[in-house]
Amino acid sequence: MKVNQPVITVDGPSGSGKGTVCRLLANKLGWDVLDSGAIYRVLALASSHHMIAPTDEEALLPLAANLDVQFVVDTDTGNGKIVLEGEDVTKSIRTEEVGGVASKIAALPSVREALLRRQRAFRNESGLIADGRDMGTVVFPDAVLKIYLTASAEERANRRFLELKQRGVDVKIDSLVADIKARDDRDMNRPVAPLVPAEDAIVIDTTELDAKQAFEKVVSLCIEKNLLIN
Ligand SMILES: Nc1ncnc2c1ncn2[C@@H]1O[C@H](COP(=O)(O)OP(=O)(O)OP(=O)(O)O)[C@@H](O)[C@H]1O
Ligand SMILES: Nc1ccn([C@H]2C[C@H](O)[C@@H](COP(=O)(O)O)O2)c(=O)n1
Repeated sequence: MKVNQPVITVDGPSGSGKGTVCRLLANKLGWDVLDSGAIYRVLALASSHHMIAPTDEEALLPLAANLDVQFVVDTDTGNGKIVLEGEDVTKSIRTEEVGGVASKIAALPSVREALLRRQRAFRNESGLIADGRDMGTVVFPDAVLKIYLTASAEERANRRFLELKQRGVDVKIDSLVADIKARDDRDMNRPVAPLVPAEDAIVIDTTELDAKQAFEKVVSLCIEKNLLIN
């Protein structure tokens, strides 16, 4: 019988620092990362390529079930690369607009169901760190450690503002706060797999923590669970 490899789940709202913590932890543990948000973003981009509305569940279901996406390593840079229908979409899925469409599509129950197996297939030879909204509640309920990262909407919007400014994107902080609150509302209040901490998740509020401090908290939880030696 195949033994399931250990999974650590990191769920939480947009900008809470999930991706940052997951990358650092994967490096420390030598485990793989599942960026489940990237899968929803790729589907959002594919839907716009195919001119399918984010509410058209009937048309989105076959697109989700047969999504032609590969997560590969770029041989030139050694970094991860996401290829949709033969096109490198690593950067283009990261816009606020694509994130918003992904959140709308993610509210559709049949779409979520169609993406479940693809997400679980990331559980491979090494351990897995799974980043998302329903990793601990739905996708990997047997995870050895479940973390729920959060922070105030204002702090998360400010982080996004700094990130976009660094990329040369001009945005207003007020509109980022409004977008983040709208996304939270959709992700937390959908009927299927809403964003909530799993009953056995450990909640870390990072509002007053920098990325290094948040990571250190997660590392100490891994040590407590014997996933890491001090
Ligand atoms: N604790 C922190 N304090 C300040 N900035 C942080 C912290 N954690 C992450 N950041 C920065 O905030 C931004 C968002 O972080 P990150 O992408 O890790 O969040 P996320 O939860 O994965 O967001 P999303 O769900 O939208 O992908 C990044 O620019 C990152 O460098
Ligand atoms: N497990 C997941 C991951 C993501 N989503 C949806 C909801 C998010 O707003 C959107 C984009 O995710 P991000 O890349 O910002 O983490 O995708 C979800 O419903 N479930």
